[in-house]
Amino acid sequence: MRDGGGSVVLSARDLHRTFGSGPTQVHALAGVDLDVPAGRLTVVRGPSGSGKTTLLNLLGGLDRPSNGQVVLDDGRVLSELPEKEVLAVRRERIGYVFQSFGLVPVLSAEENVEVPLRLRAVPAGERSARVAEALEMVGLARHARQRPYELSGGQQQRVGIARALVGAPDILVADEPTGQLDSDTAATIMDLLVELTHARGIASVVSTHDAALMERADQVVDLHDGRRTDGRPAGDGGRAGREGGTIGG
Ligand SMILES: Nc1ncnc2c1ncn2[C@@H]1O[C@H](COP(=O)(O)OP(=O)(O)OP(=O)(O)O)[C@@H](O)[C@H]1O
Repeated sequence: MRDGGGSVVLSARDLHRTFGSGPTQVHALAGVDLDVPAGRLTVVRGPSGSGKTTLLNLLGGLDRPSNGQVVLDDGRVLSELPEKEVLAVRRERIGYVFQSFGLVPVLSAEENVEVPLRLRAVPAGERSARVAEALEMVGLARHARQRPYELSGGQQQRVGIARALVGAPDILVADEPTGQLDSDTAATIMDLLVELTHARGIASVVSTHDAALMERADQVVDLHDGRRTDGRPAGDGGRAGREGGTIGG
């Protein structure tokens, strides 16, 4: 069984990320500390350009910091591992959900969900069972054969979530997963993410602009100009949260 009790799975330590050099240099992150606990939904919010995507890319091993570290619960420093090891961690431990869904248009829902399992060379029989289970989990079992253009935006994002979770990752990184959805559909997708995060003990980190989605978070991180402004000291094990300072779930 997974640890659903809030132990820290991923930590950011004094993360800095600068882009460019000289007068055009941008400090996208300027010293961010963050603990991402198992079985909890951490929401990163902040205005456009505050560094949300930069932070999520670093946490998900898609980019490397200029300074500071991303540390895994097994003690390895993700941000300093050789590329091959980073790829292995990404494949085995991390699921990704994207704002624009990122589905392959010529593939059906089930074929899209199958992609990460093919990359891991999972045998065909096991693949189809796991794909069916993942589509069932997001309520799309009846739509398995449909292509993305035959699905609504909310359904496409459900396929995106099924694809992210089909490999049973223990970390989920979702950058503005509801950014292209109307507010009712966005709320349903956030509910699904919260439910799966809690039920499966996943350490989830989600960015959003949408204030209405904050109430679903177990921990809210405010970013402004690449710094945290939620007044939380580093290294408290993710216990601090939204206004009340508690973590739910
Ligand atoms: N590859 C890059 N090259 C140069 N500057 C970059 C790059 N990526 C991000 N930036 C800059 O870093 C800052 C933070 O960008 P980031 O995309 O992380 O913000 P964000 O909070 O995700 O914004 P949004 O809500 O608009 O997606 C911005 O000033 C952005 O222009």
